[in-house]
Amino acid sequence: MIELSGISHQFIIGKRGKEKVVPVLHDIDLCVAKGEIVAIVGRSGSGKSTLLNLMSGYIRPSAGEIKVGDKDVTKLSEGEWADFRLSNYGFIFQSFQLIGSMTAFENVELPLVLKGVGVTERKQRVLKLMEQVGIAEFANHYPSELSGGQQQRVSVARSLILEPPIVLADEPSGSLDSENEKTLLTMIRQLNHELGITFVIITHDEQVASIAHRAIRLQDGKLVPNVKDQWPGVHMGYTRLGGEYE
Ligand SMILES: Nc1ncnc2c1ncn2[C@@H]1O[C@H](COP(=O)(O)OP(=O)(O)OP(=O)(O)O)[C@@H](O)[C@H]1O
Repeated sequence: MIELSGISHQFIIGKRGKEKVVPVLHDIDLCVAKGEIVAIVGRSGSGKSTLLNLMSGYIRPSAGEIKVGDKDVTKLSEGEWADFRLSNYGFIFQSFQLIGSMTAFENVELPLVLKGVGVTERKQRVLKLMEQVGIAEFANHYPSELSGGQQQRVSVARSLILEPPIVLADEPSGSLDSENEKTLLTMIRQLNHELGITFVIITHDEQVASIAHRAIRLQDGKLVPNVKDQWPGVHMGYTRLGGEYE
């Protein structure tokens, strides 16, 4: 589903003429299978967000290739990436990233507006999904009028409204208390199980990693092979053999 081959990335920072090269990712080979939940774990600064930004085209790799489905997306232009993201990816962020001047309904509706879906269909789809994630009663509330858990459910609904095959999540429960985290993780498992949505989740949290089929550890910009399982119940590994997650 998502295939990274020989991906390396370096940032160039500093003033013109005094630029400094900051190597972040080194020769990453990674395959995320359709229907898989993969957790990316690693210390702060190990390159997790950079990896997610590469998968979603917000940054371009310095070297290597990225395929999503059968499509080589490595060299898409910014406009092509924007269209590709809209059809293929949903996003969930730690900070929810809801638009404060829009109601919960309007936030969930926004991707449909961008896609050009008509108003009647939009209303039906948004209300149905908001009901499914248990936030229909807050449709007319603004984000500032909702709790963290409710805001995250709005953001989950927004990520799913275009029925993407892949959801990328960056510390999705990082701002939630343990009860709301549990609700979110159950929802992710259900969406994966019932709709076959593929999830790539960045996390520091053992609880979150434990719902993944596989956890991948990044260390200093490299994938760590054959790591010993440090978190009981979390299956570490980065290859997939014979239909089994290894
Ligand atoms: N736009 C950028 N320009 C320059 N350096 C960057 C940029 N984005 C990230 N970096 C550097 O790349 C390295 C990896 O950052 P990244 O955000 O991918 O790490 P992370 O594992 O997601 O960290 P965290 O868990 O703290 O979010 C860091 O050293 C960071 O300073």
